[in-house]
Order: sequence, then C-alpha cells, then structure tokens
Amino acid sequence: MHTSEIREITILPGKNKDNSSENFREIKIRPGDTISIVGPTGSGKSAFINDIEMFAQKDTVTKRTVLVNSLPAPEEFIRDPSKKPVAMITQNTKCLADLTVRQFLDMHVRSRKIADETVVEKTIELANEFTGEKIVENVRMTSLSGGQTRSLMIADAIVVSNTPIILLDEIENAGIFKENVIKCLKTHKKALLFVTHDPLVSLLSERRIVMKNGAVSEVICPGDSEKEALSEILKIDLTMSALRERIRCGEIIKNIQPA
Ligand SMILES: Nc1ncnc2c1ncn2[C@@H]1O[C@H](COP(=O)(O)OP(=O)(O)OP(=O)(O)O)[C@@H](O)[C@H]1O
Repeated sequence: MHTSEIREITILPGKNKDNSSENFREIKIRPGDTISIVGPTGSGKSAFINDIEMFAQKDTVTKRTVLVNSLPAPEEFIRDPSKKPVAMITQNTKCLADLTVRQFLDMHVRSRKIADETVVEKTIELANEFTGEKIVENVRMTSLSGGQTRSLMIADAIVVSNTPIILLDEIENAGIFKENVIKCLKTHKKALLFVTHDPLVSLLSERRIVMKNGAVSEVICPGDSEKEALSEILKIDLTMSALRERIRCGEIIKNIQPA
C-alpha cells in the first residue's frame, strides 16, 4: 500500500494500568486532522502515540489495536523505514551524523528516490517558517539548536518523507512557531497528533484526547465553544513571545508591553 492511499487510521481500545478495558468504541484519524493528547504526567500520552507509531496489534503495554483503512497495517509500514507512513518528533530528536544540513537532506532525498532537485531548498525554506533562528544549508546538523533541529525535522517529514501522519511529543517549548506548524500541516493534509501541556496548542487542535491512568478517558470536540478563549490565549502568547525576545536581548522589563 502506498502511503497516499491511507484514508484513515482507527484506534481500538486496550486496557488501562489496572488492566480494565478502555471506555471508547474507536478513534478515527484522517488526513488534515489535528488532535492534542492531554493529561497528567504518567497518564499514558506518549504510550498512546507510540501505539500509532508502531501500529500496535495488542502487542504493546496498552493492548490497543491500530488499523489502517480498517485493516491491520501492512508489514512494510512497520519494518521498512522508507515506507513508514508515520514521522515521530520528540524533544530528544537529535541528529548525530557529522553532515551539513544540505548533505543530510541530500542523503535523505536520495534514499527516498525523489527526482525534484529543488526539494532541499524547499525543506530549508519551510523549516525557516517554523523557527526564528534562520537555518542555512552549509551549517553542520550537530550545531543546530534544539528549535532549529525540530523545525528541520518537521519540514523534512512534510517535504521529504511526505508521511501522512506526524506525531509530536511535547515539543512546544522548544523554540518553534507552533501556530505556523499547525497551519502548514493542515494545508498539506497531514494528520497531526500533539502530546502537549500547552493551552494554545490544545486549543488550536480540533480534537482533544484526555488520558487518565493509562487509558483514554474522554475525547472532546470543542467546535466553536472555545473560540473566545482561543483568541485571548493567542494575545497572551504574543505578549509572552515578545517578552521572551526582550529578555533574550538583555532588556530590563519594567513594562510588560513594550514602550
Ligand atoms: N495502558 C497502560 N497499561 C500499562 N502501562 C501503561 C499504560 N499506559 C502507559 N503505561 C506506562 O505508564 C508509564 C507512563 O506512561 P507515559 O510515558 O505514556 O505517560 P505520559 O502521560 O506521556 O507522561 P509524561 O507527561 O510524564 O511524559 C510508562 O511506563 C508507560 O509504559
């Protein structure tokens, strides 16, 4: 199956930490969906997205099942990294290769057998929409900051890997423009799952999966009911970003709004 043929991913319930059955029928994820996974520390958020990454077949700690177009995932999705339709990016995503950004992307483009010669430029250009610290092609991968690395990995997942499903595990505080990332993934019709503690990211996504004791406890679709709160949070976020920049530049903050 080609990854472009993925119409939906279905998650079927497993067990919570006490081995009781989870209380939902099924969760369906389709291209363009934005979903945040929320819940207290240790409630099973990462385990939930790991199940998707591994196309669980009752063979993980949660005993969940993940189907592709209502069927078990083809073996190649699990075994062959070049055919995997899922990109997972975490706080710990690092690149250990001693290559420049261009060499790294060239290598990935070759391994994916992509003919388009502009793909490397496109990837760097997109990554620069996600980070305030400009990435240039001749810098070494190992010298990129955390925010630059994650921006490049997200752009790489969109442009080079072109995976239909992108999983982001708690990357919100790592120097990336989260709103741009979410908007871009929506336009590219990617399904995006965020593990997050960030109110803005949670409210920007269309659905919220609430985890408790290793299980899905609720699936919330707020619709327009959070619109006002979202516009308030966007203002707060802008204020916080501006403050962060001023503090980084060594300013003494006498007024929260710049004079
Ligand atoms: N349904 C489950 N059954 C048994 N163990 C589980 C289940 N879900 C999660 N666990 C285990 O509980 C621990 C915490 O889970 P996980 O790391 O997914 O939580 P988290 O919500 O992502 O936490 P944090 O916010 O601290 O990153 C892990 O060791 C995980 O394997």
